[in-house]
Amino acid sequence: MSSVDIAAIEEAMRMANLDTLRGYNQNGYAEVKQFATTEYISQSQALGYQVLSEPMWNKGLSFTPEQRISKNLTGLIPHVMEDGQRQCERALKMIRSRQTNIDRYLYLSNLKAQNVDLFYRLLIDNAKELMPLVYTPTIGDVCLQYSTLYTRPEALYISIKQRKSIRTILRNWPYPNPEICVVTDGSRILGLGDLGVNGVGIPIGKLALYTAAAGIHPDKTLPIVLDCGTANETNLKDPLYLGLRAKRPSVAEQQAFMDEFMEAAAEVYPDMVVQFEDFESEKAFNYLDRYRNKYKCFNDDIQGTGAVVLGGYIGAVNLSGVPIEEQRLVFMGAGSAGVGVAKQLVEYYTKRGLSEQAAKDKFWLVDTKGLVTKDRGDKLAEHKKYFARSDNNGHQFRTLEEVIEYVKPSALVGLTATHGVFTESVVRALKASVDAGGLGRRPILFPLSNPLSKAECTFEQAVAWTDGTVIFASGSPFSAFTVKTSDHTVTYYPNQGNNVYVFPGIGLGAILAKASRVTDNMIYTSAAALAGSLNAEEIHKGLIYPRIERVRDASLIVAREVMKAARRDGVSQLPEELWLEWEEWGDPALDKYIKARIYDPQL
Ligand SMILES: NC(=O)C1=CN([C@@H]2O[C@H](COP(=O)(O)OP(=O)(O)OC[C@H]3O[C@@H](n4cnc5c(N)ncnc54)[C@H](O)[C@@H]3O)[C@@H](O)[C@H]2O)C=CC1
Ligand SMILES: CC(=O)C(=O)O
Ligand SMILES: [Mg+2]
Repeated sequence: MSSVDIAAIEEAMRMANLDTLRGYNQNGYAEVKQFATTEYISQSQALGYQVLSEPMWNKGLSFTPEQRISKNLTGLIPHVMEDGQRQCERALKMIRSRQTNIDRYLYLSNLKAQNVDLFYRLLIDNAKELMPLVYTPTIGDVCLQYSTLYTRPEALYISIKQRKSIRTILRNWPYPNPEICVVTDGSRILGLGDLGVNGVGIPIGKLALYTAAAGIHPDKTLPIVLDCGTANETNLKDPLYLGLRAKRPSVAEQQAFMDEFMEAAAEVYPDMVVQFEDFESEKAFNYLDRYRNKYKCFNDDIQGTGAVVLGGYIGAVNLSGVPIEEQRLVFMGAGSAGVGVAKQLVEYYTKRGLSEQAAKDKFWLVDTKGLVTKDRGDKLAEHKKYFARSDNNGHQFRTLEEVIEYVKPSALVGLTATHGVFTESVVRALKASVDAGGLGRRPILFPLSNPLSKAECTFEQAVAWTDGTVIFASGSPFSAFTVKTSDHTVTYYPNQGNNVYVFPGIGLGAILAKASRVTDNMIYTSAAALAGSLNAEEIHKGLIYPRIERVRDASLIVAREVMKAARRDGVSQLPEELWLEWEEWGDPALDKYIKARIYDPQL
C-alpha cells in the first residue's frame, strides 16, 4: 500500500477493534496502517499480543472482560482485573525491594517500555519518591553509565555524520506530530561535564516530567541527542560507548550541524516546541540567541533556571527580613545557569523600578578565577561581560571568602557544578553579613548544582552553619530533618530549586497557546506564576516553592499564565474568539480548557 487507503484502514480497524484504542485515526495513520498491512488482522492471537506489547496501548491488568474478548487478550494475561491503585502497589513494592537507585531506575524504565499509563500513574501519584529516580540525582548516574545500561532505543540519536539524513531520521520517529522536543548535544550534562551521547538520559528524563508534571501526552514528546563526538576520554576509551568515537569538531562545524537540525525539525514538525538542554555554556548562549527569533524554542538552563530561581527568590526575600532594596547577591559560578539566573533577577529589579545599571550593581559573579571584573586580566567569555564589575578599584578578589567580606551579601547562589565550595567559613561569613544588618534577618543560600554529589553544600550543613536561620534551596532534593533537644523539637524543610517547576508549564503554555515564539515575557511570567502558586500550608511551613507533590498544580498555573503572556505579546495563534471568551470568563475558563487537554492516565 503506497498511499494511505482509508477504506482499508477502516476495515482493518473494524476487524481489529482498533477504534477503541487511542484514536490514532485522527492524526496518526501510521500506527493504524501498520495493522492494515500486516498479517495480524488474520491472526487474532497475534493482534492481542500486539496490544500488550505496545506500551501506549497496554492497560496491564486493567483490561475489562469485554476488552479482553474484543482484543483477543483472553489467557494472555492473568485472569484477574485490577485497578490502577493495586498495580501501582505492586510496582512500588518492587521498586522499594531493589538495592540501588540504578536498579530502581531500570525497573521504572522497563515499566515505561511496557505500560505507559501505569508508569505515569505511578510517577504522578508518588512524585516525591520517584522523581529523584527518573530525574536528578539518579539520572546523572544513569547518564554516566548509559552505554552499559542500554537495552533499547528511547530517543532519536542523530550523529553529525548523518547530517544529510536529519529529516529522514525525524520522520522515523514512530509517534506522529510530536509537540515538545528536548534536545541536547551531551556537552554539559548536569554538573557531570561532557558525556557525549550518554547525555541522552537527560532529554528522556525531562520529557518524562513534561508528562508527569504538565500532562503533555507521552506520545507527543520527543527526546533527541545530537552526537558530535565527545571530549570525555573515559567514554572514548569505553568499548561499550554508543556514540561517535571522535573528539568534538570545531564550534563552527557543530553550529552548522545545529542550524541544519533546527531547520529540519521546523520543517518536519512545524508545531513542535524545542527545549535546548545541557549544552555547554558558549553554545547554550549562542544557540538561544541564534534561534529564538526564528523558531519556537527556549533554553532550559538559561531561561528555565532563571525563572525558577526568580520564583523562589521572591518568596525568599519576603522571609529574609532584608528589604528588596538592600538585597546584595553573590553568585558562585558564572556559566549558562549563573548568568541566566542573574539576568532574570535583573529583569525583576528593573520591573520594580530600578534602572538597569542599579539592578546590575546588585550582583557580584564569581568563577574559578575569582570575582568577575573588567580589569581581571584574563579574556572574559562573552556571556560574563555583562556582569563584569568595574567598581573594584583595581583590586582583584580571588576567593569567595574575600568576595563575601567585600560585598556583605544577603544571598549566595551556587551554580558551579562543584561540591563543597560553600564551606563552613563561607556560610558563616554570609550569616554574619546578614546578622550585621539587624536582628531576625535570615540568609538566602541556594546551592543549586546537580546532581546531589555536586551541590555546593548539604542542607544539614547549611542549617548547622546558620544556626537554623537559612532560607535554603538546592537543585536536587535533600530530606527534611528534625532536631530534638530537651525543651523543643524543630523540623527543617529544604526547598528544591529546580527548573522542573517551570519548564513543563512553559512548554505546555507555549503549545496550548500555539505560540509562534517563546518570548521573554512568557519566561518572566512563569516565575511570577510559580511564586504565586504556593498554598497556605506551604506558606505556613516557610517554603518558597510548592512541595514537589504539587508540581502538577504549579505547572498548570504556570502554563495558564504563560499562555496569557503569549497572547499579550501577540505570538499566540489561537483564534481571537477564544481569547475574547477567556477574557470574559476569566481564569477558570482557561483552566478548564487546559485541563481538558492534558493527559491524566486512568487504569
Ligand atoms: N537547579 C537547577 O535547576 C539547575 C542547576 N544547574 C546546575 O548548575 C551547574 C552549572 O551549570 P552551568 O552554568 O550550565 O555550567 P557552566 O559550566 O556553564 O558554568 C559553571 C561555572 O562555574 C564556575 N566554577 C566551576 N568550579 C568553580 C569553583 N570551584 N569555584 C568557582 N566557580 C567555579 C565556572 O567557572 C563556570 O563559570 C550544574 O551543576 C548544573 O547541574 C543548571 C541548570 C539548572
Ligand atoms: C536541572 C538542570 O537543568 C541541570 O542541572 O542542568
Ligand atoms: Mg539542564
